[in-house]
Amino acid sequence: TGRTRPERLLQYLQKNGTRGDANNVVDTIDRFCGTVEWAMNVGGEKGKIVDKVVLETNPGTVLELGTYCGYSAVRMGRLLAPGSRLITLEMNPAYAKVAKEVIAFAGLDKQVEVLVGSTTELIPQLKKKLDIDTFDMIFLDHWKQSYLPDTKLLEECGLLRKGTVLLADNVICPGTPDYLQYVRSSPKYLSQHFPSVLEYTNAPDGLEKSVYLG
Ligand SMILES: O=C(NCCCOCn1ccc2cnccc21)c1cc(-c2ccc(F)cc2)cc(O)c1O
Ligand SMILES: [Mg+2]
Repeated sequence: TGRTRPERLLQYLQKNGTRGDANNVVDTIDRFCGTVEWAMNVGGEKGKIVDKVVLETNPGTVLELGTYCGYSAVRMGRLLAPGSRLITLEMNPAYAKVAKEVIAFAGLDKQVEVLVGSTTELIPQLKKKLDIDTFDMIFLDHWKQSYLPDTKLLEECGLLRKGTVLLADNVICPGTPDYLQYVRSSPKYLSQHFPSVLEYTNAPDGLEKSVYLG
């Protein structure tokens, strides 16, 4: 009876999930999207690649662009060391409201903070707003045409440091051609492609991991 897909996803989680169990939250959302209703979470297949990159990077600070229902915030947050922080930006207030409830349901509301607003408005404010100088990892999952301008904005705002890992979703589907061209040709990045499939389908998609060289 939820009016929107995020609300139906949250209701399914509250009915079928285990409060305080982040692994169960990830699996329960994947089951909803695989059996009831598709939704644009990074999903289980690409999610396994995200897990690997997070575990290898072991970031103390993570910035996510594009929260949606909070699936990837929970997926990454569940792997962070105690004391680490994940900041996630969402411009749609209705999505942000659902995400905050999903994150709290998973028991990660201490590590994960949802900020409501656009990247162009929020990225320049992050140093002031948060007690964070630079980010160890960025997960890009918002408007595909915003990946490139927002990466340049992150550089300009001094939020990246030598070794910051940028991980971008959907670089094949829907696709982010200008971003890919930039990170693969710029001397400031070392890029690696991870082919996969679009969440809950067998359509080709992939993630791009790009290390900022400063
Ligand atoms: O569009 C997608 N995501 C973006 C949402 C809006 O984000 C807007 N947004 C969120 C914070 C934020 C901050 N500032 C500005 C805009 C900001 C997206 C789309 C698909 C997809 C693939 C195939 C299809 F047939 C249909 C859809 C898959 C994905 O995995 C995605 O991530
Ligand atoms: Mg995505």
